[in-house]
Amino acid sequence: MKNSNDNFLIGRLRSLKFALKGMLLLITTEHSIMVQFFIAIVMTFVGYFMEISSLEWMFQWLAIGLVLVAESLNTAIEKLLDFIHPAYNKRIGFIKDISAGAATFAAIIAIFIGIIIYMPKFL
Ligand SMILES: Nc1ncnc2c1ncn2[C@@H]1O[C@H](COP(=O)(O)OP(=O)(O)OP(=O)(O)O)[C@@H](O)[C@H]1O
Repeated sequence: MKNSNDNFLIGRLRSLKFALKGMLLLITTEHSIMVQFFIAIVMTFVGYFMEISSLEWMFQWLAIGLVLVAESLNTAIEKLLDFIHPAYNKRIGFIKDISAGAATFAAIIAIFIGIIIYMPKFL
């Protein structure tokens, strides 16, 4: 018997499968994501060995998430632009620049969070 709840659940599970595939693609094929992912792993070890507090862990994970999400979306925008307009174009360049700028905002905020968490531990 067809159950609308089953359809909803199957649909959600299928979307999750594609989304996880997308995450794996980002981590295994995109250099900028590889670098950010490596930094996230290193910072997780650093947080563990420096015994940061629960609150500090929350901010660290938020910072890591912010950077990975921003960098991933920037990558998606770059790919989309390269697909729809491979040739040089000033407006494409502008959109790519501001997209990269968004990722840089995230990276700068993450650096500030890192400084606030770790600097007092070395003073
Ligand atoms: N089609 C284009 N037209 C105009 N300018 C472009 C174009 N493609 C890239 N640029 C310029 O080059 C910069 C880098 O673009 P690119 O797509 O290579 O991003 P990237 O961050 O270097 O890529 P990757 O993540 O692959 O290292 C853009 O921010 C933009 O200023």
